[in-house]
Amino acid sequence: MTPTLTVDALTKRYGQTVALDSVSVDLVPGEVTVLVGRSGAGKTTLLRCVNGLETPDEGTVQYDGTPLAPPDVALVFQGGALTGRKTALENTLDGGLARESRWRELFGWHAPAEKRAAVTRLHDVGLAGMADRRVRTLSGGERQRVGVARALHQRPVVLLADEPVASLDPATARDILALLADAIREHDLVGLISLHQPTLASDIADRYLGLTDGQITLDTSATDVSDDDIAMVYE
Ligand SMILES: Nc1ncnc2c1ncn2[C@@H]1O[C@H](COP(=O)(O)OP(=O)(O)OP(=O)(O)O)[C@@H](O)[C@H]1O
Repeated sequence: MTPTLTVDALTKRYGQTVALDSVSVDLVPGEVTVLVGRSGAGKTTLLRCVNGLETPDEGTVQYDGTPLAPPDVALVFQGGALTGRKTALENTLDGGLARESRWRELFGWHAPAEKRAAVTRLHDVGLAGMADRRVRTLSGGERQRVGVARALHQRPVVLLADEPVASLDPATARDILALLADAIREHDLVGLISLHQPTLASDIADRYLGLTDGQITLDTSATDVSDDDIAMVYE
């Protein structure tokens, strides 16, 4: 049977604010789901609850019937959240730290096979020959490519992205989204990408999930969704 990421009755409150209100959804590997919704609808909170950065007040997140371990979920942020003084290779290697032995993690030493794998990942995201470049010297698009390489080097089963292209020009944004979508399909990951610009979503989405005031108000395959369906989420 296909493993499923099961989000079940997830509720998250911040004081009087109900950021997520009993959200339930099943996501399957290899499918790109685009999460849309107005500012404050709960998109980031949902992603943070799935990757364990937030603890929900109620509800559960399980993959194939069991809770996820931290390395199983990778999150790509806007701007990449990388370490600027480190090289592209070092940032990529950081993605795999949780899967290396404890002393290696402590000292930041990496097994040769890990280094080879990280170089391959940089190659795969279009950064061949740039492994030794410090991230602060890279363009926004290149940084986000490193962010994707690092996320993949974590060997996740779930790949989340929170507004991954918000600060990029439209052409670069399309390239980065295509990279994420290809990675989700090629590595058979559960993929959930929140986007402010739904117009960018149509190239990559297999499915649309819409949040309004912490509740799911849209859950439709890309083949069936209409512009009106998406506009409704933003009303
Ligand atoms: N740490 C926090 N403390 C208090 N309130 C919070 C916190 N994080 C989120 N919220 C509130 O929860 C609600 C959902 O926020 P969230 O960031 O998930 O929305 P979003 O859809 O990601 O918005 P945006 O598109 O602007 O990033 C908002 O009302 C927000 O103010």
